[in-house]
Amino acid sequence: MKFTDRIFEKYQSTWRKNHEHPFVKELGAGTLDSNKFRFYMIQDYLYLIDYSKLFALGAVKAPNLEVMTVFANLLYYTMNHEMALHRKYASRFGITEKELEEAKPSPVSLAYTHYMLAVAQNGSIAELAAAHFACAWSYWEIGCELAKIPGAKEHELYGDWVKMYSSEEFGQSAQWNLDLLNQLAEGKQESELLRLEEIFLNTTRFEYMFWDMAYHQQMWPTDEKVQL
Ligand SMILES: Cc1ncc(CO)c(N)n1
Repeated sequence: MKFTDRIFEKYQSTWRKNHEHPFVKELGAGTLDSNKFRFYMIQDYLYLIDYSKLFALGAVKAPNLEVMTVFANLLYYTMNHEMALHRKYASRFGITEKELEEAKPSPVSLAYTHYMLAVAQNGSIAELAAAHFACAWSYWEIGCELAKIPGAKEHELYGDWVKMYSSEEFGQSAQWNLDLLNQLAEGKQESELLRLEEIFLNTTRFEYMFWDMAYHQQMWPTDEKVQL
């Protein structure tokens, strides 16, 4: 059994919670408050900067050129294609690239990216792959699910988001993530597989918290409500 089949079976209900979050539902229906989306887009840009660093670390830790190439491709794709979507949205919202890059992460963004990067720094290459798998695959599934909703891809504001995450190119990058994790998990002892499962579960939970953070535009509870 492939490692990814095993984790999907085991954590199905936590996994599906992401698809059911009101942010995702309203994004698909086109009814999402644009301020929530704007908040999300800024935080997600910051998230993707750290996510790219994870791929860079993957290239450093790669056991061979084949795996190194996959990480280099993921790094390239994220920085040049996925983040271009955010830059385009930012300009629609009147936010400059500099403002976007210099925005401050919310507590949940910070916790999520720091968790991923700590796993990437301290863990094995398989643990690193387990840390980014949920992110990529979850967006791919959500993108495809939303793309089936009539009119979702044509929505004036959210259409580009739906098109990006249901696109063939994004699907290919998600597939690289999945194949890589299965390849790196192969032949591992049960104790190591359980550690990979735990990382998958934690990042799946963080994905939910990220939607929730954006939906409630949650910054530090001790600060005044200021937003870029
Ligand atoms: C929080 C988050 N997870 C996953 C992705 C997909 O790359 C993204 N853009 N943002």
